[in-house]
Amino acid sequence: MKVLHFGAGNIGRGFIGLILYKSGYEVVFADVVEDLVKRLNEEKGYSVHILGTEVSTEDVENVRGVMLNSDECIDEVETSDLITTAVGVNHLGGVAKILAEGIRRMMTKGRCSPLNIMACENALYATDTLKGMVMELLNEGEKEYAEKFIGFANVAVDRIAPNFRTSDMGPLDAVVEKFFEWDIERGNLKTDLSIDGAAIVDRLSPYLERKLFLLNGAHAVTAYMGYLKGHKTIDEAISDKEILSVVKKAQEEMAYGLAQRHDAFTLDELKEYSGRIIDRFRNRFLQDEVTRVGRDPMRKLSPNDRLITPLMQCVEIGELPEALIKGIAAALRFDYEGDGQAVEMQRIIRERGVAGAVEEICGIPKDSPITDKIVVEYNRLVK
Ligand SMILES: NC(=O)c1ccc[n+]([C@@H]2O[C@H](COP(=O)([O-])OP(=O)(O)OC[C@H]3O[C@@H](n4cnc5c(N)ncnc54)[C@H](O)[C@@H]3O)[C@@H](O)[C@H]2O)c1
Ligand SMILES: O=P(O)(O)OC[C@@H](O)[C@@H](O)[C@H](O)[C@H](O)CO
Repeated sequence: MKVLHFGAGNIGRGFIGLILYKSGYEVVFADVVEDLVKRLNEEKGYSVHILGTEVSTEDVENVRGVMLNSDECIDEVETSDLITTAVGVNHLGGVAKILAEGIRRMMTKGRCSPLNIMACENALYATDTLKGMVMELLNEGEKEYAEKFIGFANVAVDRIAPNFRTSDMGPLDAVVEKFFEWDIERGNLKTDLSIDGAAIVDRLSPYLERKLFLLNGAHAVTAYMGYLKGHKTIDEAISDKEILSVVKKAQEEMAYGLAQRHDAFTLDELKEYSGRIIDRFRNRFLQDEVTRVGRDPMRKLSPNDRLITPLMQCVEIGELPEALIKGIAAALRFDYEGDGQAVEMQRIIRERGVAGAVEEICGIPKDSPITDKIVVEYNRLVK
C-alpha cells in the first residue's frame, strides 16, 4: 500500500506520515521545496519527537520525496492507494492540478482500483474544496471516471506540531504532542481504510466544527491576545490569567452555539473537551510560537473559518459572544511583519478603517451592530 502525501511540513511528517507509516503504508512526500525533497531522498527517514511530561521518539523509515510539479509526481498519483494533503488550504490549487493530471493518467492506463483522497487541512470541508478544484479541470468523461473510482473524504485532524526543534534533532525530524485525533467521513470513501488510531465516522460535521472552533478558534484567540501582550509562546500566553479567562469564555460561547446545532455532544461534554484543549495549550515542552498559531490572520478571519463562523452561529441564536469578539478584535491588531497576510491586513485597515477591513476580510457589513462591537473592542485593545 502506498500513500502520496502533499506537504512534508510539520504535520505532514510529524502526524500524517508517522501514522500512515505505522499503519503499513509506504510513504511518498510531494513538496515544493527542492532542498526538502532532496533531503528526504538522501536520508530516507526521520524521527518524530513526542514532547510532554513524558518524552518519546518514533522513527519513520523508507520514505521518498518528489517535487510537486513533476512528471514523477503524476506517476505517484497514478500508482497510489491513498492521497493526503497538509499544505495549507490556500495552496490546494497547485495540488488539484497534479491530481487532475494523475486521474487522467489513471484513466488512460485503465486503472480500476479505487483511490481515496483526504485534505488534512484546518478548514471546514477542505476535501470538498479540493474536489471542486479537481473536477473543474476534468472533462465530462474524466469526471465520470473520477466519480466512480476516486473517494474524496473530508477529515478532521488534530495534533499540535510546532516549529520548535532542539540542536540534537535531525533536519527532517518533527516535534509533536502525544495527543492526536483523526476523524474520517465514511460516506465518501471508495474503499475501506485501516489507519491506526483514526476513526471512521458517519457524521463528520460535529467533530469538524468542534475541533475547528473549540481548538483552533481558542488557539487563535490565545495567540492574538498573547501577541498583543508580548508573550512568545502559547503556553506562556495561556498562563496569563486575563488571556485564560477570555479564551475559556470564548470556548463557552462557541460551545453553546455548537450544542444548539448538533445533538452529537451535550454542553457538558463540550465543556470537558474545551478543558482538555486548554491543558494541551499549557504544554511548555512544545515551545509553540504565537506567530505560528496566529499565521495567516486573513484566512483565520475569513467568513468560513474558526472565528467568524462560530460568531455568526451565536448571532443566529440571538447571542452576542463578547469574548469571541474580543479575540477577533485582537486578531485585527496582529501586525507581525514576518507574516504576509498580517502585513496585508494592516494595509487594508490603514486604507479602509477597521469597519471596512471587517467587511472586506470577515464578510460582515460595515454598518452592522456586530462590526460596531468589534470596532469598540479593537479600540479598547492597546498593544
Ligand atoms: N502544525 C499543526 O499543528 C497542524 C495540525 C493540524 C493541521 N494542520 C494543517 O496542516 C496544514 C499544514 O500545516 P503545517 O503546520 O504542517 O505547515 P508547514 O508550513 O510546516 O508545512 C506545509 C508544507 O507544505 C509545503 N507546500 C506548500 N504548498 C505546497 C503544494 N502546493 N504542494 C506540496 N507541498 C506544498 C510547504 O513547502 C511545507 O513543507 C495546514 O493546513 C494546517 O492548518 C497543522
Ligand atoms: O494551522 P493553522 O494555521 O490553521 O492553525 C494554527 C494552529 O491552531 C493549528 O496548527 C493547531 O496546532 C492544530 O490544528 C492542532 O491540531
